[in-house]
Formats: sequence, structure tokens, C-alpha cells
Amino acid sequence: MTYTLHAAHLYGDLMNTYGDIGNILAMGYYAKAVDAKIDVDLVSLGDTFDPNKYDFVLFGGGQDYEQTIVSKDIQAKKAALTDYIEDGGPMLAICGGYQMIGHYYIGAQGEKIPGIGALDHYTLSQDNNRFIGNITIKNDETNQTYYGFENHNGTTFLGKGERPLGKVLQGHGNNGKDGTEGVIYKNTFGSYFHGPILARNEALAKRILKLALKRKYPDADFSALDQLNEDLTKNVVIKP
Ligand SMILES: NC(=O)CC[C@H](N)C(=O)O
Repeated sequence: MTYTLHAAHLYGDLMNTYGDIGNILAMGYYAKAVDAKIDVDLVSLGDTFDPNKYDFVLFGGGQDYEQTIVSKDIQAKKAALTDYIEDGGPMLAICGGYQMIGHYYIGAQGEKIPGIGALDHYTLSQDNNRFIGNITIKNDETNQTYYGFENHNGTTFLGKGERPLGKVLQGHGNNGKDGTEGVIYKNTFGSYFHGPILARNEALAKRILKLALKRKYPDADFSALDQLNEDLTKNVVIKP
């Protein structure tokens, strides 16, 4: 392989709901088309996160209990992760991971679980309710439609410098109120979509992959990734 990306799977042993690791596998699948591969390190409790080593970070979802453990450990990685994000490092944060890169998440029992506040959103709790089911959103910048499955207690509200990943067409999204889903901040993407999101949405997988490749190899030609194979009509949304 001509090109190699180094990916960090952040707390992949604790936060990997519905096989969120599939997001890296999907990127690796498309990477082959441009002679690239992705090497993955698990970066977990007690490990150091080196912002200069990684070209992509995946931070998956998890249960409230695991999030309380991660919340304590991640404070030691806060500065390095914030540097990585601010420097335009590509990241995909799903559900619990998305909550933890913001200020805090109020868990289902009312406990405050601090995040790292690298992004300006915060997440509240619902009273005896979860948002569960299929979800469809539209990203206005690209006109692309993304499909996924959400299962969360948290209701997230975006803050300064954050724009949504998409507008909700079906399902609940960030908070069930303002019609937004997920976040984009610099090259960091957050979403409540499991599925995994990149396995189900080729266009987004290629967009994030290309960002990572171009950042590391600015002079190489990755235009082969602009070609989409997916037939979006295949994404049949099953109503609950
Ligand atoms: N699927 C998840 O990652 C869930 C995140 C969090 N525990 C919540 O319920 O909102």
C-alpha cells in the first residue's frame, strides 16, 4: 500500500456500541480504492493520546456506566484531544463519544458526567424516555441524505461554532426539538447514528476518508474517492 493512515480507536474496549468499530472498517474498505490502508491503535484507560501520531480518531458510543469511567480518564487526555481537534484532525464521535467531546452529559440517573468541552455542546437527560429507532437526515451543504439507527437518553444542544451534521427528516436527532442531528466542527463529526454510520453511508465515509488522506498527503490525487457507488434507494427505512 502506498498510503497509511494511523487511527486511534478511543476507549474502543469500553465504548463500541452496535459495533461502532465498523466505521473504521468501512473507511478501510474505501481506502483500498486509492491504495491506502488504516492501522488502528486502541487508546484507552491510562494510555497517552499523541495528537501528532494520529490521522483519524473514532470515539464510539457507550452505556452511562462506561461513560462515568471514561469521563474520569479522559480529563488527562483533554489537552491533547483538544489540540488535535483544533488543528483540524479528523474525528468521528458517535452517541456517548459525541456527548463526551462536549461539556457534559446528564445521565439517566441525573448524574453529571463531565466531558472535555473541546466542542461547545452539552447534553441533558430525558425523564424515563429514550430516543430509539431509525433516523434519516439531510446534509444541506452536500445535499446528501444519511441513514442510521439512534438509541439515546441524552438530548444534545449545539453551541458556538457548531453546525449540525444534518436536518432530521425522520426520527429524533440531537434533542427531538430543534430538528438538528449531530455536529460538524472543523474536521470533527459527531452523530447519534449507529449502523455504523459510515458502513451505511458511503458518501460520508469517503468525505471523512478524503479529509484524512488529504491532510496527511496534500499533494496526492484521491479523486477516485469522489465517485459514489451507492444506490441510495437501497437504504430502505423500516418504520417502527
Ligand atoms: N448509544 C449510546 O452511546 C448512548 C449514550 C448515552 N449513554 C445515552 O443513553 O444517551
